[in-house]
This record gives sequence, C-alpha cells and structure tokens, in this order.
Amino acid sequence: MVTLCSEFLNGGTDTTSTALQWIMANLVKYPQIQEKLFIEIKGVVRDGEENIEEDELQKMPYLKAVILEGLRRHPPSHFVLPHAVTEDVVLDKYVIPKDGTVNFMVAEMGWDPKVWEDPMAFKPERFLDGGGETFDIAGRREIKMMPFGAGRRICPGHGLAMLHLEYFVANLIWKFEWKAVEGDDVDLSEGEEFTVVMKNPLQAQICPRLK
Ligand code: HEM
Repeated sequence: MVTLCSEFLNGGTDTTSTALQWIMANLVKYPQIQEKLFIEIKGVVRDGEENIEEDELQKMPYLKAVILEGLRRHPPSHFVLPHAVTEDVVLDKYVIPKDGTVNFMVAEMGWDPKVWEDPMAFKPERFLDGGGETFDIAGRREIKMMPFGAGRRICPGHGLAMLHLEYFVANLIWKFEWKAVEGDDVDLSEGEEFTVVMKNPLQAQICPRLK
C-alpha cells in the first residue's frame, strides 16, 4: 500500500508541475499566444467570476491545444518506463529477444519532422486542425506523440493530469497577466532531474488583470 501511494505521489506531482512550468514559460515567451488564450477564456467565463470551473474548460479548444503543444514540445519525461517483450519479436528487420528491455523515445517522436511541420516551434494551432475531433492523446487510432505512453501501461493519471493542466493554466491566465522579466528572453534550455525540467527556472512578472 505504501509503495502504491508512493508511486502515485512520485508519478503524479513532478510530472504535472514540470509540464505546467514549461507551458507557462511558453506563454510568457510568446505573449501573442497568451493573449489569444485570454480572449478565448473571456468569451467563456462570466463577468466577475473569480474561478474558472471544470465544466467551462470543455468550451476552450485553444486552451487544450496549448496544453497538448506544451506536452509535445516539452514532455516532462523523455522516455516511458522500461518495458519488455514476452517473446522474440521482429520489428522491421530488428529482432527484439524475449525479455529484452524496450523503451520509447517520447521526445523524439513529438519532434519528428516527418510527422510534425516545423516541430521545434511552439504552435498550439497545429492541434486545432482536427475538424472538431479531439486529439487522440492515448494513441488509440494512431501514435503521433506519447507523452503519457500508450497501450496497456499508459499513465493511469493522464486524464487527471490533463484536467489539472487545463485548470491551472486557465486560472493563472484568467487572474494574471504574465510578462517576461525585463531583459530576460525566457531560456528554454533543458536540465535533467526526475523529469526534464527548465535548466533556468521560469521567472516572470505577474500583474493582476483588471476586470
Ligand atoms: C503531465 C503529467 C504526467 C505525465 C507526462 C506522465 C507520464 C507518464 C509516463 C510516460 C508513464 C510511463 C508509461 C509507460 O511506461 O508506458 C507514466 C506512468 C505512470 N504515471 Fe504518469 N504522468 C503524468 C501524471 C501522472 C499523474 C497525475 C499520476 C497519478 C495521479 C500519474 C501516475 C502514474 C503511475 C502510477 C504510473 C505507472 C503506471 C504503470 O506502472 O503501469 N501520472 N506516467
């Protein structure tokens, strides 16, 4: 029981807070994206409303696109947990022997220029072109990126993580305008800890929005 609790705490805290920091960093670096998101929120949330509620998040497709783009461009984990095959498998021309350890290059998949146009750019719009269809984050139809893994061992917290990210980003942008500290270009270099974090943590000026 203790191990289970510890796994959920370890798996569910650093990952979400790292993703949140990367997303906020991009919203500070690209104020036009932050403004577009704020305009979307303003169109949904009632005047004078203090907190954005869960059901209102479903009416914000651009918010979801910002979160997905954050997870594609800066997946908190560049690998999944190690997996193994239960029998010899031939994949393309490679043999993976029984019990051989297999891992997946999560970040590389999300940055593949054969799949994503201009992959290193932060462009949430790329997730709005699905003709109204929600992006398949669990990879049930096809796998274009897998920040939560895929298949039977997909992160069991992925729904909760998406909800947390949408909730926190929406409320942080609704309440405050986030600006770069003067002279700081927002450095997106990576550093490796339990997750792949911002090497230089985000610094920002936050101003309460006048409503
Ligand atoms: C942005 C946030 C998160 C990211 C990017 C993330 C990513 C991942 C990844 C890549 C895996 C490995 C999947 C695999 O091996 O195929 C994983 C496993 C796991 N995650 Fe998450 N996760 C996040 C949030 C959470 C949350 C909120 C919880 C729990 C409340 C959680 C609990 C777990 C657990 C328990 C496992 C191990 C599952 C197993 O062994 O089968 N994660 N996560």
